[in-house]
Amino acid sequence: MIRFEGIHKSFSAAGREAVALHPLDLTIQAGEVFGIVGHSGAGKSTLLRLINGLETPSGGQLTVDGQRLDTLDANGLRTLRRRVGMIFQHFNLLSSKTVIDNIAFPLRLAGVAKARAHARAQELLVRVGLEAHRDKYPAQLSGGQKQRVGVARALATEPKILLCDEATSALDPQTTASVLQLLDGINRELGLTIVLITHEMDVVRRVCDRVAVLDAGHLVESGPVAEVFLHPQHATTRRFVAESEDVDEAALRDDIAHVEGRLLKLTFTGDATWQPMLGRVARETGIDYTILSGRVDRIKRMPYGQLTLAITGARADEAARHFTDAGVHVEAIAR
Ligand SMILES: Nc1ncnc2c1ncn2[C@@H]1O[C@H](COP(=O)(O)OP(=O)(O)OP(=O)(O)O)[C@@H](O)[C@H]1O
Repeated sequence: MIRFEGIHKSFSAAGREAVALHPLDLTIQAGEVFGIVGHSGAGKSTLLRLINGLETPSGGQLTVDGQRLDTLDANGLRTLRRRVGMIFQHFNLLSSKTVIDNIAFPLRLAGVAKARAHARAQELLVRVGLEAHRDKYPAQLSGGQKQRVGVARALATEPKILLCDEATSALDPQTTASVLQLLDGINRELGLTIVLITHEMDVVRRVCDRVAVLDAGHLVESGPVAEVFLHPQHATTRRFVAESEDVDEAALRDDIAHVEGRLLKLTFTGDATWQPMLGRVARETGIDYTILSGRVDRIKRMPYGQLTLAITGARADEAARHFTDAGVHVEAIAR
């Protein structure tokens, strides 16, 4: 659906050239939820804004829905933008218009008659669960409700792609969860391709299929979320994952320095997450174990578990093999 080939972008500010994105290649498939994670200034917004032509690349080729963007004239660009909806961190609603008029606005701009635009807006209002707020103004809504209006407005022109610019960063955790659920439902029911930028790995974990990590304008890692999240390769990715898991790395290092035995990090995915494996392996091999850290959670809909264990006993090697044979990813931690 979206293909970046050698795309790069520089800005000149105060007579100096600043590189926002170094040359990168990236393909986003139709129907997937794709996350782009990075710290402030990493180039996320620039990348997103290239997709709907709000920014022009300094070089490389960008193809969206089969069309090379550099071949589009103003008219072509307008048509493209109707196929690419966008939602924003601060919602960007029109404060002087009611909810229904905000949602109908892109259709009115595209020349759709009022009655038809309102009928479509009404359908969208139902989809995002805001029927009761139809005639309110944005100032009368909560943050989560405003973002739902933003989503409905973005869907008004029946886009194929939805760009989400830090769409949940201004929301509390519970509201974030409900907006992510809404996006997940839209992706599944409408088959819409969603590209989401965020500085929170947790948002990626909950809703994305694949992810790319940006660091100072470089694409440093990309792949399926389960792979990148559970086995991060780049230091920046590892930091994002640790932040999202709320791991106190210093405390863990301290525990690791003091505890006896062999240290293993076990990663269970899918059904293995629910097997009573620790007890079984301990009984069969006579090992003892101490759990130094652990969590069970989900990556989108896939359950996973991660445990850091200190194992003591003569048959620790055999125990590690038992875990591997059962499909558990085993990583030895050096100290
Ligand atoms: N219009 C512009 N003119 C000059 N420099 C720009 C412009 N837009 C972005 N930049 C620079 O490009 C770099 C990447 O910015 P960008 O907004 O894409 O990062 P970001 O990852 O989205 O950050 P944030 O999370 O803070 O929004 C930054 O160094 C920024 O200062």
